Amino acid sequence: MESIGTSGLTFRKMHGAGNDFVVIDSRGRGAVTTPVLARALGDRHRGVGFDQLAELRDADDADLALDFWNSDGTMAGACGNATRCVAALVMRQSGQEALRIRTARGLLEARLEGGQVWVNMGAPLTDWQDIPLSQAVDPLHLPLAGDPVGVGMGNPHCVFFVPDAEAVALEVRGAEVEHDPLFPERTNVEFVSLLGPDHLRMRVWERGTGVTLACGSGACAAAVAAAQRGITGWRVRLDLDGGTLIADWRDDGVWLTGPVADVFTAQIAPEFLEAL
Ligand SMILES: N[C@H](CCC[C@H](N)C(=O)O)C(=O)O
Repeated sequence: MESIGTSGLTFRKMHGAGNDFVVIDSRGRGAVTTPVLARALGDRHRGVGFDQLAELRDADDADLALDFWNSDGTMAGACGNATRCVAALVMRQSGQEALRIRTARGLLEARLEGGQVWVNMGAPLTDWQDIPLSQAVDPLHLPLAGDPVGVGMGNPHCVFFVPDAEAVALEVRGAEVEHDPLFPERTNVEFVSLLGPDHLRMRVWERGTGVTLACGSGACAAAVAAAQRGITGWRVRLDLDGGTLIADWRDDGVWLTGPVADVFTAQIAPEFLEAL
């Protein structure tokens, strides 16, 4: 990791509804994250630990660019909660109330409204090729036990509607579905039950990470699936293990908001980086 030099690597720890992130600001220099660094920092015993690592970069056509890494060293095309956290941070630093953020999923817009940061996660991808699925099947009724819905939010999601999300063996079912051959790029897996009108309970298994306390793109996917199935309207409240998110499917995309927290800033020791 010579590009970082001998001074170590500064990072910030943030979370959105308990979905936790290492945030590295590489604006003004080159990106530093590699699969090896992501896996090493993602180790909760020997590194820092995170659900995703988010790295900020300069962008020509946006206020910033953002890359997302899972703790297994793979990249994610979208991460709603990290996008919310970073948008809140950059708004606080710069005083801006609107941002354009370049991600693998496209250009995302973030807005400060009534003290809350909202992010437009883009239009859902509902064609089987775009989710992506490995076969031409109807994403609204995937051919898997439990009749789930497939939704792309720049990353794949498989949403199961169940009578009681608490009763699901999340670690077993999540891992099985993540690796089902129907998903050529694996998938994130959500188990969702209806608590009341436009009010959902959701538990999530994330591709490349495992059980997490919340997943923003998963919340958007669940809201889209619930609206498509006629279970809810377009705007829903989702109670996750780590807090409550709101997803609002509008004409221009699925908007997401919820709590964000800035926890601490610290430095990775040079010796740790040299040993990678
Ligand atoms: N926590 C993230 C999603 C991570 C998705 C990642 N596990 C993937 O490989 O797609 C969120 O708030 O949207």
